[in-house]
Amino acid sequence: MATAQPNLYSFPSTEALAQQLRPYVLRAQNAALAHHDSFRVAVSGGSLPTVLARALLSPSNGSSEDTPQFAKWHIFFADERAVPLDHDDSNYHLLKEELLNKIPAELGAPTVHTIDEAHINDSEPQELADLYQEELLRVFAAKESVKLPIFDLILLGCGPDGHTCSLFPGHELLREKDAWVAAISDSPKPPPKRITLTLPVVTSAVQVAFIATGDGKKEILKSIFDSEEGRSLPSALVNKGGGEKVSWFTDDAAVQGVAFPRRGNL
Ligand SMILES: O=C1O[C@H](COP(=O)(O)O)[C@@H](O)[C@H](O)[C@H]1O
Repeated sequence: MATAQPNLYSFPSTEALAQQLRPYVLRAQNAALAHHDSFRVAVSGGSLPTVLARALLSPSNGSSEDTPQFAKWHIFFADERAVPLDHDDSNYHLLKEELLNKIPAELGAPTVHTIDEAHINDSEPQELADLYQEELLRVFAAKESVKLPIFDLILLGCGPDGHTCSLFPGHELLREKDAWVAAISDSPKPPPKRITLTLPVVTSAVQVAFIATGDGKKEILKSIFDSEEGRSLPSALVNKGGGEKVSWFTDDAAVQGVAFPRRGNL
């Protein structure tokens, strides 16, 4: 279990945040490409795809370090809702609208790993979760058996209740130790049927970034960073398990009143 503290960064605006998120993501990409010639990243839904698109679609300075090499990206979803891929509630649909459809052809196309639509109407989403876990196995364990998939980067949101992925406060899934991908049928936030990466997978990633903006997040961030009671919230458990591998990209509105020390520039 990590003991070091997460990094908390705060920026005056979402635009300033996106400008700093870009080199952070591209450094993770470049390290992954040097190591295994692919970039394995998991992304969330909610407010994240818009900020991520703003970061990645801004003009490059022309250097290879500052260029997304999307053809080498494997994009997974940190969580996904059991709905058709063209449904407004689909995290894939959101990413497609915000980012995937807008990637210029010269940057290449990522391999995007979606849920199997054939199982979205199952009464329980367990098969959906199992099939998604098999998809992870295909990409992460093609040559050897691995205990956990080690994502190069996981990009997370934090809900106003402290949830992240589809891991909700007090839910039994927070205790899941074995599965890589879990099913949830009683999500307190609609839609109720979802799949989610589990905490051991999230905290095993090389790097984890939360993106949380707006004053609607300030009470929960105070709780996560400054209070004893907040320590069992899902997002706080990622901080606890991931320690210094975890970086929070926030705007000033979201961390208004948070006492936890900010880091300087990245
Ligand atoms: O339901 C979800 O919510 C979280 C948080 O969303 P946000 O809009 O508050 O950033 C999101 O990270 C997750 O992927 C999504 O399924």
